[in-house]
Amino acid sequence: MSIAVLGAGAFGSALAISLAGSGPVTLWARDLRDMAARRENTARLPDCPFPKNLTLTDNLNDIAGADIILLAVPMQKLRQMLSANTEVLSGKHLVACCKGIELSTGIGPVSVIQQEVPDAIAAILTGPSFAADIARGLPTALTLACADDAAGRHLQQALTTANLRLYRTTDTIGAELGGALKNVIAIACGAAMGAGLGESARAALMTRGYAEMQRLARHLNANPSTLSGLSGFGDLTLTCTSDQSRNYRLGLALGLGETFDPGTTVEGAATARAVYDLSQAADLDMPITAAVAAVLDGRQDVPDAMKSLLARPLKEE
Ligand SMILES: NC(=O)C1=CN([C@@H]2O[C@H](COP(=O)(O)OP(=O)(O)OC[C@H]3O[C@@H](n4cnc5c(N)ncnc54)[C@H](O)[C@@H]3O)[C@@H](O)[C@H]2O)C=CC1
Ligand SMILES: O=C(CO)COP(=O)(O)O
Repeated sequence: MSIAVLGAGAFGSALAISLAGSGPVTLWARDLRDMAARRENTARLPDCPFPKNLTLTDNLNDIAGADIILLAVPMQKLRQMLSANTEVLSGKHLVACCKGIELSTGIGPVSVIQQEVPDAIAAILTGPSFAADIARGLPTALTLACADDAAGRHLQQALTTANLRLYRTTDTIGAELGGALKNVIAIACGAAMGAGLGESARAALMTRGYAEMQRLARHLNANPSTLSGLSGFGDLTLTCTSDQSRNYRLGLALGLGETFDPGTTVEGAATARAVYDLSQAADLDMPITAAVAAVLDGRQDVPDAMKSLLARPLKEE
């Protein structure tokens, strides 16, 4: 069995470093820059040297022999990356490592894989984990979701390491939704904290945001217990409470009225818009997601968005 990682950003580099502790790993980057010479991804994951077992390449043919391929590119880039490389990817175990909902279609990464590479076995690896923590070998637990239980067991064994413990589920929709939606709620929490609205407001947004996550999950026939696991509740907790999170930091900047580097990968921004569209089409009540989409599009500022949330009709919890 051999493992490759496609996409050498912060997360792809971290996963490759971690997995190289157990065996050879090939990390493919479309642009190697100075990574090969420095044996480190200084731009996205500084101070985390590549171990000997990690082979770096910009030639996709070098991963042709891999049985398991982790896809660590941003959600909105996934389809394009798959469609450009279907020949190499066909028949493999393809594990999405991105979090989000595709803006143009309203579907998650597992469904995108199934559409673009139908003869691959599609899975997703998701849950609370910052790239730097994984690369440094800090203890982390994630969800591995694969509809084919036997393939899921194979992936769980192959991708678990001494410090990276994987739990398994066949509920790919639930796992996709948890990772995608928590980023939207993290933007809301960051915005509330940036605007000085306080810790109590953040706790309210996390809790009511979680209710929105469950509402959409029920509508899409996901298992509610998946949402209460690592990929949902676990990642919501991490992302809404840490300024290591880029989604949370974008929210902070919005709340403070500051600018934010547009080159930073912030998955919750496109996902907020995609989920808002889904909620409108399905007539689902998702007010926090709607508020985040409105603030991102400049239709509301943060204090007005909070006022609108507080002024909603009273209801049962
Ligand atoms: N950074 C983190 O702590 C974590 C990130 N993730 C997820 O991992 C995914 C990737 O995020 P990061 O690695 O952090 O982002 P990043 O911004 O550090 O890196 C993204 C990488 O994707 C590459 N890329 C973009 N389009 C591409 C294409 N068409 N073909 C090949 N490569 C392409 C870029 O060159 C860049 O190296 C996101 O969905 C994110 O939510 C998940 C858990 C933790
Ligand atoms: O998904 C993550 C933590 O689980 C990383 O969060 P950010 O993408 O907000 O940095």
